[in-house]
Amino acid sequence: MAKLLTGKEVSSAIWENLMPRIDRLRAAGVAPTLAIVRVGERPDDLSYERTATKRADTLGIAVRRFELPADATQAQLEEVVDVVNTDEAIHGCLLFRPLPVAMDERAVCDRLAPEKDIDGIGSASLAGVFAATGEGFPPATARACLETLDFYGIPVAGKRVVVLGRSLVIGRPVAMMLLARHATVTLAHSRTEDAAAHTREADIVVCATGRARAFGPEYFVPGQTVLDVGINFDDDGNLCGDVDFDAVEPLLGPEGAITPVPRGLGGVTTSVTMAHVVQTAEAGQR
Ligand SMILES: Nc1nc(=O)c2c([nH]1)NC[C@@H]1CN(c3ccc(C(=O)N[C@@H](CCC(=O)O)C(=O)O)cc3)C=[N+]21
Repeated sequence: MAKLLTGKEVSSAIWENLMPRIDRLRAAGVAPTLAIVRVGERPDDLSYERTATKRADTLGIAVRRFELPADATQAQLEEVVDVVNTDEAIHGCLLFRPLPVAMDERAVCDRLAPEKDIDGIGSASLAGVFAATGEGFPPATARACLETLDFYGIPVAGKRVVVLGRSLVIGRPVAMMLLARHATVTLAHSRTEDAAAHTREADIVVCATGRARAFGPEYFVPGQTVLDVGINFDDDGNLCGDVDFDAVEPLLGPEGAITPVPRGLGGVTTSVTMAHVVQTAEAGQR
């Protein structure tokens, strides 16, 4: 019943913009190249890697994959980051998070050269997002949320937005980006009392907790826009979002809108990542 905000159309618009730019780079002898660094085999990392590799192939972006076992040491990972940093043929790096708990994630993220930080994981990139200076790249997923709202013509300025989840990967940066676009933003999280009372008052709800189908009908009212950032795998191994889609989608009504999982924000995230790689490759030419 609700409008489905599928990612494909948003992605297509991004590709249309990228294809001639990639052609120009290649004609100038530059092969835009993305490094993907993965530690272990988390299913959400593998899902992203599959989509990103396929997308890069069709667009003509080269991918260099660096894979480490789940029990790799921080020193081993830092060695890989150093290789990425010094290889001039690599334009951007996607380092999957979260890293194994034994690692100092902040230290690893900050080791990545800021000009190759196309997923906004380093402190310098995050500072750009939080201070809204326009410097550095925002996390691709956060930007995918805004690209999707813009593509479907859903207004943000002056609207009440509740973001569920306060991670540095998505919750906090997307909240800052929405704030920069003049939304009234509430960040709710695991310690929020009666989070559903907050979300029911919102125009837009961003679900970013990474808990499979955690948000049911009690969180929503008709007419809302729901962005489901979750990439979870349920007990049967099926990919699902943070929203209990089957129960929530009909409730939103004809004025409401929701991103599905899969085929929603995941694909847009991948396209945004490719756009960031092209941008750094172009910057290297100047
Ligand atoms: N630094 C960092 N940034 C991330 O953005 C990040 C990360 N680490 N770690 C892993 C999670 C997961 N993630 C996905 C993005 C797209 C799809 C995607 O496109 N999925 C397809 C489905 C593909 C399939 O069928 O497996 C879809 O939703 O339609 C999946 C997963 C980004 N993450």
